[in-house]
Amino acid sequence: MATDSWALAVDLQESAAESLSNLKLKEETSNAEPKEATVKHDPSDKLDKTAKLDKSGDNLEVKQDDDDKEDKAAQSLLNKLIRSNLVQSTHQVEVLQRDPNSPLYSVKSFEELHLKKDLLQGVYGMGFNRPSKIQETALPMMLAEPPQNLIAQSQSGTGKTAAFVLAMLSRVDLSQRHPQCLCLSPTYELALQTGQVIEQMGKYCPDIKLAYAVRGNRLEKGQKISEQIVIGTPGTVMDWCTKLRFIDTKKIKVFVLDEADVMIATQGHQDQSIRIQRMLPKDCQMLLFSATFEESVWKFAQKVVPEPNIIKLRREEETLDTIKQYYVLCDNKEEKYHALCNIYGAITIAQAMIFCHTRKTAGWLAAELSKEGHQVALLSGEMMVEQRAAVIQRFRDGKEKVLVTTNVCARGIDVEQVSVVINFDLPVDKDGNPDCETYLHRIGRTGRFGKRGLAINMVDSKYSMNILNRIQDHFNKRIEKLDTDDLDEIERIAN
Ligand SMILES: Nc1ncnc2c1ncn2[C@@H]1O[C@H](COP(=O)(O)OP(=O)(O)OP(=O)(O)O)[C@@H](O)[C@H]1O
Repeated sequence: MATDSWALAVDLQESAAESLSNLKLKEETSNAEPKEATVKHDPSDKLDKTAKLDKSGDNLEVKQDDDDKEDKAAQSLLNKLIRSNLVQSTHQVEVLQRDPNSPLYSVKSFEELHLKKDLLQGVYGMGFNRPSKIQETALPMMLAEPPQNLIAQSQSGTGKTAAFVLAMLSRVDLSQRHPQCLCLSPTYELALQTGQVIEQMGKYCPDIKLAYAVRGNRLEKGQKISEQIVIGTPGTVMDWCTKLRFIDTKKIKVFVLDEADVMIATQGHQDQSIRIQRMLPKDCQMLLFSATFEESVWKFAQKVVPEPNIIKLRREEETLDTIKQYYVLCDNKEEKYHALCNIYGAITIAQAMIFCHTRKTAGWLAAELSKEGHQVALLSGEMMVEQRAAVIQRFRDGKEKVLVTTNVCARGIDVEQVSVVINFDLPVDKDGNPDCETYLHRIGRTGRFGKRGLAINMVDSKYSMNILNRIQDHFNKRIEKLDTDDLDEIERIAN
């Protein structure tokens, strides 16, 4: 076995090269300030929706912040683009009421919410038959009179956006032609996505209008906005509220802060959100949503949402119980490839995902597999989020049978039909330690689906053997050795 880790070395080189090219990109971006594209209100079909994520910010923040935010924001956008339906949950919602003595309502149908007819039509028009788990409790709380504040956390895809969009739409007073609901999103792309949901759900409410406070949408100075709902990114919203005075903040009745965990990854956005919140009237309803709830999100949430009700829905846990795990000993990447071919030669694999540590390896492996006649899809870091979504969709549709990917690209992807996961490189964190969380995420299944799976780990050095052992110890689940030159043995593991 080789004693050093080529993957780590390549990765270090790659990340160094990447940060240089990123710096260049940032420079280019800042020099090339937009030349005042004048786009008015309904920009949904006029703004450039394919803009790359890293040009999204209102301000250019510290690079570290941007990378982190970009990663989270990209992941969130990818999730939205590839999601085909609601993520169901087997858990109960946990509710912490501001006033524990007030009754807690939960609804099983949208009718029970007594929505306006046009709005109910919009909800059904989207194909929603009944409220999702989080909506059952969150909607009556958000629609209650007098309005109540809410902090809600549940994993992506559980129906948070649809819930607050419904709350905003139902609170609009049509006799008033000024902004009444203000929603902050962390990035331009995410704001557009949520804007689309508002437009879709409000389809049968023609008098409700929506304005996008995002870069590129520049209005005449001194103008007041007549749209009742404004969605935007913190920097532009801040400008619209202060410098440009397009929005009278004292007239805002509902304030929504979406994707708080993504938002706070950028210090600037956090500060701007707090400053915007401070300009709102005391009786404005404040709503905050987040997919995760670490300490930093919680601290931020408490700053922007006074006296909140709190709703949490635990995420479905991933488990290794239904997974058979193996490792294969090799000397180098060519041998790993050879082992992979043997596995393919011995068993029928409906669909597989193969994880590599670096883009370079992923590209090389995809090319080699294609040469062998496999239908291969490649997810790579330089792809735009929309392109990644398209690749994942094709794979889901079964157009390709193998998906080769680096870790960053594949985070959050849930491809149920994948029967085999191959760690061509084991997951390690920045310091070269085993990344057990990622390992679980790559090969773990939610208990609910319960499908059996096969995970094969390629080990090519003492270093990676050590990583494997530590992963094994961490989960206290044995990873068996597999001899890929013994075809009978490979056949046996597939049964
Ligand atoms: N009550 C419902 N019935 C059926 N589908 C729903 C319902 N509510 C939402 N959906 C759909 O489920 C998907 C996820 O919903 P939504 O985007 O609101 O979740 P989310 O928790 O906000 O996710 P994210 O954190 O990624 O924004 C969407 O495709 C949405 O149209």
